[in-house]
Amino acid sequence: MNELDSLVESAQQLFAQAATPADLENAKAQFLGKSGRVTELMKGMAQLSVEEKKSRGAAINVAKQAIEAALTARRQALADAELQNQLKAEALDVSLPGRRRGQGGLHPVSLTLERIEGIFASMGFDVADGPEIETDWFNFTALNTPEDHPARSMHDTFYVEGGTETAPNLLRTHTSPMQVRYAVQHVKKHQALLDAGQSMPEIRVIAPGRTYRVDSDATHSPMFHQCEGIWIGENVSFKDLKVVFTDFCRTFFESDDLVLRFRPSFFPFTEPSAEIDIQFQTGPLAGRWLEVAGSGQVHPNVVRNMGLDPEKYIGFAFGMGPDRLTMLRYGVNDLRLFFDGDVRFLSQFQ
Ligand SMILES: CNC(=O)COc1cccc(Nc2cc(Cl)ccn2)c1
Repeated sequence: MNELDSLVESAQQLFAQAATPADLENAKAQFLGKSGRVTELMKGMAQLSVEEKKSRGAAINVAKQAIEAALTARRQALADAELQNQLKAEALDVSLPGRRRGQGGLHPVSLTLERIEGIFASMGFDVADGPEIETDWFNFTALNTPEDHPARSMHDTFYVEGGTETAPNLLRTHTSPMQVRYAVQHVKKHQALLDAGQSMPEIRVIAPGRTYRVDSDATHSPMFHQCEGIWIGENVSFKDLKVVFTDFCRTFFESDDLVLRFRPSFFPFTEPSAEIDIQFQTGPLAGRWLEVAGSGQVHPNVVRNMGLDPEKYIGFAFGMGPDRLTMLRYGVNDLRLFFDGDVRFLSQFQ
């Protein structure tokens, strides 16, 4: 075999060993580059005669074309191999079943709010909704809260820009303002009856919703939920509160032997006031007194601010924390879990 044939053969072997396009380019340079072996041969023709140059040049050219052909073939082979690897890596098995989207569900606190609303609706209570940004008057003054009461301070209440004495200027700290709005509307609606000295339909309403206080730890969140209720008429007493609230708790907690305790307390908007504790007789919480609500007889000033005569109209009110009830019902011990938006936690309540 002559020198040119073995040159072509060694180029073919080197190209065949090139595993990547970069290796192939290096191998190509050894033959066809500026200092490649083919280029050297062409330079070596300088001192030949014109006749010898013609035949030598033609022979070298044949070898060069053979090397280029081998180079092109190897390039194509590498490209094909790369494409096959890509197709294998990105292969999609279309026969697989489609990826199902998760089944959505209600937030545990929403489940609790719906449950509370259903129970009180079954006892003839209406459900009121209203603004979360409130005025001083509805959130504090109408509820007999003194001007210098600490609850009004910026340490406890979120105030918003641009408010005035009558325009909304704070985030409501409880849902009581909704109760007052509802009662004022109710009285207006039945003013003719009242003016004629007749009885108006009783006010029986709950007001669930978001409330805001400047507070944050394992059992307090700046945004939390509250559900309040009032029942006002000509002859509504503390006894009615005990019956209604006992019935509510036993239904909500699905526990017929649950016991209630009313503990004297103070709120500006009720007199007398009482905290309500419950005690389970069975289960993991049996025997412990658990505070679930505040309550009391609606203060005469509040009845008056609703547009009613406190000598004639009387009733009770209560306020409970649905977040806390949810924690009790499901055994959750950190309130913040409800508001972190972690689907792993929330999906347990579907
Ligand atoms: C979690 N809530 C608590 O500890 C305390 O809530 C309470 C207690 C007593 C009464 C009320 N609401 C109320 C509403 C009106 Cl319109 C008039 C009088 N009172 C809320």
